[in-house]
Amino acid sequence: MSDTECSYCDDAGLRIQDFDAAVFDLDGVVTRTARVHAASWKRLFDEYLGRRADETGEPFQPFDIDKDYRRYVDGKPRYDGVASFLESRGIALPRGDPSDPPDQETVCGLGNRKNRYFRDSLKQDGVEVFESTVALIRRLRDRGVKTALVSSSRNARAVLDAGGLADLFDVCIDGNDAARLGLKGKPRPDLFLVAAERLGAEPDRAMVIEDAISGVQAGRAGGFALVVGVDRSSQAAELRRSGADLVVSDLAGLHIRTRPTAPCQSVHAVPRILDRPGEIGRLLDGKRAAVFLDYDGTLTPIVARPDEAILSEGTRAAVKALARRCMVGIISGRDRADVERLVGLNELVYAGSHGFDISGPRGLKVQHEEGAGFAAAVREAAERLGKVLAGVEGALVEPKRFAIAVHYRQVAEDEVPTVEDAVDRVLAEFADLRKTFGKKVFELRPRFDWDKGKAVLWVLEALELDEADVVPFYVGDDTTDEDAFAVLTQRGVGILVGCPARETAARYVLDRPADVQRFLEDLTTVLKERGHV
Ligand SMILES: O=P(O)(O)OC[C@H]1O[C@H](O[C@H]2O[C@H](CO)[C@@H](O)[C@H](O)[C@H]2O)[C@H](O)[C@@H](O)[C@@H]1O
Repeated sequence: MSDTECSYCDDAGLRIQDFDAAVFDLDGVVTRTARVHAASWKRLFDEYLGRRADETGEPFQPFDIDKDYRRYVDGKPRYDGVASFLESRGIALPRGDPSDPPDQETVCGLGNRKNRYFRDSLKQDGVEVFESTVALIRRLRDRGVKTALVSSSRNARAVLDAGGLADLFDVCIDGNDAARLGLKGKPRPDLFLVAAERLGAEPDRAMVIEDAISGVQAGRAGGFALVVGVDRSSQAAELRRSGADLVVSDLAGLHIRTRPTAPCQSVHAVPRILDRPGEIGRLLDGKRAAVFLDYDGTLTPIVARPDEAILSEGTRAAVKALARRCMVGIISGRDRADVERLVGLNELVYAGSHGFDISGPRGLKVQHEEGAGFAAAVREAAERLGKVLAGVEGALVEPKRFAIAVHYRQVAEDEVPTVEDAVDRVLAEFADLRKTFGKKVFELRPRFDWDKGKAVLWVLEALELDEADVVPFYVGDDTTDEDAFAVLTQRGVGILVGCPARETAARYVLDRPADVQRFLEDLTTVLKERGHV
């Protein structure tokens, strides 16, 4: 893959307008009920096996949650789970009938006793909820996406009530519905399809969120537009193999763009501004300019390590000359102090951490810290990442005030998934942060609706450049720069550097950072000719 390509679309490219509905599995996605189930099974079988050992003199071998729960019981209908585990211990009991009382020594009787223990524990201890999932469901609902809960469990409604979650879903399909309607369980897609139908959504406009292999298979088999696998137990590869389009270790890691996106076109259809003599003058049309520049990949070529991205004297001189004629702002993913030092021109406005941290020269009175409330989470997450990635050769953690970059440019290709897994694990601990992607870099940024585009608009307003006689230019190369191109489609000029294989909202391209310097010089000449000082 070349440096100008990006294997990921920022935020995985998910757009809210592509979905009418989202269907969530319960256990392991919305609630951590597996633990309550596992503890109830253990209580049932340890009691039963203990009594059997006393009666028969056989050695007592307790129920092992790690081994027995996963292998014989997890995900299966209740009575099948009992039968499967008993068979593994060579115990044969009559099946009995679902109406058997909980003290009857039949498969159904034991299953009913486990259910009593489960319900008791729900009442007594409540249920543990994944707050990041709840936050995602609320965000989706706020934006008009309908939500359904699908579970094979007959206890699903009791679990929702215990967690105070019932009003998060328009529709709930549980084990009782499945039995009543004769629906086949996962991996067959029946439950999901009925849920989508009841929400009035076509599967190709709906997403499925699942943590179980069989659930992911069901989502895929149902033809859903997106199947998200939630990896709670180190089975990311298997979830992907089973059909998950995306795997996250926690739904805090799933970001769905909620803004309408600007009209985009393939980068190959976008003209080179330098190929059009006189274009800059025509764009200005007698107006003033305000120029925003990204740093890495725009003012400097992409290099092996961030500390090697040194601004050339030629480009610095071009930026300096332009700043005498109009406002120039540097809008970077880097830490603000870092990019200020690298550019080294006091007269500019600087926005660091992707626009979360903005400051300008005293005379310009620009100071804005949109990310301030997230500083502690960012600091802690950076420390954790430093520790968990210490052993991965080439991985580089770059802490910033309001974001963290984890670089894998120097990491062996087969070790990159290890880096991403570590990032996902740390991310799962910080509900306030979200993951984004750039050129061979994963970034953790505040989970807050702010980006380079919003930073550009904020600076224009703060400097009273938000006027009809000002043409804002934005020059950038990365996916995070698309937010700035998007806000300028109607009122300014976005210029993309390089030819990444993606769609862009930019109006022009420049092939490389050297062309950026030429563009800045040409723009300065036009402003000078027109007497802008
Ligand atoms: O918004 P930018 O100014 O373009 O910053 C984006 C990220 O740039 C830096 O990383 C990138 O450039 C490095 C040096 O060329 C390269 O080694 C790395 O692979 C690129 O991702 C910077 O280190 C990050 O903090 C910025 O977020």
